[in-house]
Amino acid sequence: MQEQQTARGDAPDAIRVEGIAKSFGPVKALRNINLRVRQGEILGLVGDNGAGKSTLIKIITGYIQPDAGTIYINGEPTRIRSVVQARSFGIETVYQDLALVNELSVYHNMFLRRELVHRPLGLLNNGAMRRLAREHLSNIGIKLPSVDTPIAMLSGGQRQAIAIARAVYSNARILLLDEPLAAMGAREGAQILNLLRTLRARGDISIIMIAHNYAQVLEICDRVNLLQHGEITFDREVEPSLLEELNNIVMNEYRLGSARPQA
Ligand SMILES: Nc1ncnc2c1ncn2[C@@H]1O[C@H](COP(=O)(O)OP(=O)(O)OP(=O)(O)O)[C@@H](O)[C@H]1O
Repeated sequence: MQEQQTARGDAPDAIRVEGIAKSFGPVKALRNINLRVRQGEILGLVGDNGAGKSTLIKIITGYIQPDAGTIYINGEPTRIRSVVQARSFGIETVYQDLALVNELSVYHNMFLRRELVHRPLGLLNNGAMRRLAREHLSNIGIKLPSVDTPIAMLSGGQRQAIAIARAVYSNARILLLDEPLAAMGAREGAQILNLLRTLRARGDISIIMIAHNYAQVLEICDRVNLLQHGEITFDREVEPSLLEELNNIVMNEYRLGSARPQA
């Protein structure tokens, strides 16, 4: 693991944001955010409710525009004007609702809104979608009894895995995961952590993972950024002492009465 981290330490930034700010009326949701994710790295983005995590993710995915700041993708300053444009840069997001259709099979969900069709009739090419879904899931180590199973019959962990697999299949280079381990039991959580390890081993996907559980973040992430009241106050490589440090920061904040800066 240490060796991998050293290698990533030399890796170029897949995405870097500089000076990002965003207000909603009087609320300063983000103030001068600087953040970077190296190629092949998993960055944990942690912070209390209302710290600004979702706002930052929405800016990176082109869902909303920042008031100030620049986003660099592979070193190039880039304006991300829409979700569609973000996708064209290889930015994919898996939100907590997963955006899967429960009634449809695993393979239909894998190809949702980009179904393969037989030309020239335009009929669904179920055979090809089934085969490619099976291959892709197997390549990234996701085991399911059948890709024909409706999503509704899968566990929470399996659904999360399918949503991530779907994003990766769309050629994601920068994958944003909103609480991928939320509300999961230990076994399901471990499956997702294994999937993230498999993706990291590929080296071509960079991941930003929002999470509340510090222990899980430290288990999987290479680096952690802490957002507090719209500012990144902590940017550190993962090491064993970090859990205590993060807990101390949060305890201090509570002790100080959560003195949020005024807008
Ligand atoms: N569309 C909006 N209009 C007004 N205020 C907003 C809007 N979106 C976010 N905010 C405010 O911006 C701040 C940051 O919110 P954000 O949702 O980014 O935090 P978060 O860290 O994702 O929180 P959580 O962990 O609860 O999802 C909060 O004070 C929130 O109320």
